[in-house]
Amino acid sequence: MSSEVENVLVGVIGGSGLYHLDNLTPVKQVNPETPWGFPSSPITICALPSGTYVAFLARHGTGHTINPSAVPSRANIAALKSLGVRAVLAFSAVGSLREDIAPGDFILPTQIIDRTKGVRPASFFEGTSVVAHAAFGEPFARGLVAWLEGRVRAVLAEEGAAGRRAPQLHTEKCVVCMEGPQFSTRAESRMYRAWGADVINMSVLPEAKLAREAELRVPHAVRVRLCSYALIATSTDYDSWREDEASVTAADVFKTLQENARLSRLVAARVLEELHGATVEGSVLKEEQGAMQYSIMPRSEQQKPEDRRKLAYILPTYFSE
Ligand SMILES: CSC[C@H]1O[C@H](OP(=O)(O)O)[C@H](O)[C@@H]1O
Ligand SMILES: Nc1ncnc2[nH]cnc12
Repeated sequence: MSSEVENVLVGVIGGSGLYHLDNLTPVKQVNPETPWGFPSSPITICALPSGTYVAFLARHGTGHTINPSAVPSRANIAALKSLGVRAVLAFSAVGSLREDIAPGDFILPTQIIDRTKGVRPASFFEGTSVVAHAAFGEPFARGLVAWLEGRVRAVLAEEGAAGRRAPQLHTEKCVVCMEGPQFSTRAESRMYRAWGADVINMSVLPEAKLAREAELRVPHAVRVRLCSYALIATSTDYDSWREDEASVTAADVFKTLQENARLSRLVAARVLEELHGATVEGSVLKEEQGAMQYSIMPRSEQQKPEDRRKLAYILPTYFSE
């Protein structure tokens, strides 16, 4: 990468409706070919008003041409890491499984239930001779989620102060990730509620697992200490569990999508500068450093050199010769 765009520490993954950010100056587009192929779309490197760079990637492509099961999540995470990204803010449109989470509300989930069907490549180690079992009990970066909470709440409160409906922020929630692309049946929707899920989407996995595996570990020279991934979810609908209401359609989702995207851009604009600063300091977001250290099975003669070279793309600390 040219030195012009070095030091891109924060990456944003935009979901449905969020195909660009506001108030940022596009500097250049990059499209790194990773060992897992190309990302969903070229990544836009943008400058914040201070001149700080951030990377933006549209999960479904800029024209929303990639369905959730086909999102190249390995390439997306690997490409962001190759730019130097240490913290990923991922945005997602979700259905609500709870009465109190209204369309338009924001959610910072802390747990995930996996209802994908095994058709998405979900590990960088898949197909290699190296075995690793990443810890995933806490699927999101707790420190980053806690850091975001007050800041997102403040942005939403300003909406109320401006005379608009102030969306609520919900924390400590569980997102269930389904395969799609069809929405859930009523029975499934009720089952997810019984399981304790609060919101539903089709995108948080394997993205969150891959972010954990990629560890986004820090070059020793830089005092940045995180590989952090958090999901900022915005509710668009009540899915299909409400007995007296029609079950969700794409048209329902679209009704709220634009307004949610507007507020998501506002949140991004508000937090990115400070988040960049926090990554440089290493003050807030420490927990993922070295997360994979004890997850990779010990080196053996049977591990193929080409596999180790491939994995060095995302985990150079462990796989560089
Ligand atoms: C457009 S409705 C379903 C679609 O929307 C969400 O996408 P994203 O998470 O990228 O915002 C959901 O996960 C589905 O992929
Ligand atoms: N009801 C729903 N189910 C799955 N993904 C969604 N994204 C937005 N609404 C959704």
